[in-house]
Amino acid sequence: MSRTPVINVAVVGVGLVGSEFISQLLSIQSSPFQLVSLTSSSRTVFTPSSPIRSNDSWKDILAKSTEKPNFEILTKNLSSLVSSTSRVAVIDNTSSDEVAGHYPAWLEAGINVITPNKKAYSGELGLYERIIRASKATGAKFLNESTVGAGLPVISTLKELVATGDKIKKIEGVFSGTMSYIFNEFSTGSSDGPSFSSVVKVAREKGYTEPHPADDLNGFDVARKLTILSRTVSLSGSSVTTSLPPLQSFKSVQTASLIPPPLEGVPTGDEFISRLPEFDAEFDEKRKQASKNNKVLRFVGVVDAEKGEVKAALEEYPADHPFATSLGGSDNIIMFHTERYSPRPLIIQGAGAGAAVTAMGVLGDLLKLT
Ligand SMILES: NC(=O)C1=CN([C@@H]2O[C@H](COP(=O)(O)OP(=O)(O)OC[C@H]3O[C@@H](n4cnc5c(N)ncnc54)[C@H](OP(=O)(O)O)[C@@H]3O)[C@@H](O)[C@H]2O)C=CC1
Ligand SMILES: N[C@@H](CC=O)C(=O)O
Ligand code: NA
Repeated sequence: MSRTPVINVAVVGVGLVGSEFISQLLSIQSSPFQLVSLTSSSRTVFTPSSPIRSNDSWKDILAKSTEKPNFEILTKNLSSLVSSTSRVAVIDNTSSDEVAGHYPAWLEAGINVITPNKKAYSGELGLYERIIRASKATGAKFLNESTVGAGLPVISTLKELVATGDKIKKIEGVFSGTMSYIFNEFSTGSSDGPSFSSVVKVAREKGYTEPHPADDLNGFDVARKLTILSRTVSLSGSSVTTSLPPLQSFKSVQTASLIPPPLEGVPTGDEFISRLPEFDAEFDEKRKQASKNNKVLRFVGVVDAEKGEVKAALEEYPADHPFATSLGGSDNIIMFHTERYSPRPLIIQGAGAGAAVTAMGVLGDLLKLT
């Protein structure tokens, strides 16, 4: 009788999402997964002979390790576990470019890569192409559902639309949990309300923002998500034609930043948050102007496959538009306008940031390996 292969899991990055992922992973009953390695930015453990089973002990185990992270050694160690009865998945829960740079090597070694980290899929096109080539060569999977809309089924839906021959016309929506929360709270249609900086501070405390909130407010996080969606269409290998160019990187997206120029390049998130109140009056003025037009402010992204255009900007929407009426908290809303879903789009909506929903999307990808 053939045995179900064990899937050895190595977690890199044990912050907000990483810790929650471990907790969800270790709660699975009769699990096919073995947690064999943990890596933080300062320590690592590799323990295949005694996999980590308890949510109470992993922090201690990692804290007691004297091993420093070394991705070449980790790759060798994990490669040694790949066999016909044992598979391996690296879960990258960092936002690190360095870690993302290792995906091709992992995939070439037959190691599956699962991540909410947007860096590899929205960075230089060359890295993305190496990832696709390596995955095709070995059959190891790269899965990235939580890179767009956190746990919402955005990437899987788009892949299925494309794979079944639908033609994507336009994808538009609110793609940032942070921006959604900020403008749902800040711009309700009224001409006044809480200060912009106070709302950003709370978004950070709720765990919606990137490690540095400027990475959300400069629009780059949305630009990265739009790049991932655009590439999922343009590089899918589908026979359905699209005018979308394969974007060279997220920097090719037309993006309107919300960072006040004097705060460009502020090195830490803490300093950024402490200086943001200096610019509250400017944001207050934008809110007043929108309210005068009976509109609200929303930060939206568009991938227009017919015009070949990808852009992200703060826009005014009428107070009765779905972007104004149906969003709350960190909700994302994503509308797919396709040949089949026309004239009414396919709409996906729900929490688009936060540890629990993001980790769920990551674990959902891992379960796809079984
Ligand atoms: N939070 C959310 O709602 C969502 C997050 N994501 C993505 O999930 C990822 C994680 O986000 P989140 O958990 O919120 O961020 P955190 O900052 O809480 O966690 C990131 C962790 O990665 C660690 N890290 C950084 N570099 C390395 C490295 N080279 N090796 C090992 N560990 C490293 C950091 O360690 P240290 O602190 O020691 O530097 C930190 O603990 C990001 O890519 C983010 O974009 C996606 C969707 C939603
Ligand atoms: N900072 C991001 C987190 C998810 O990608 C967001 O706010 O959407
Ligand atoms: Na998703």
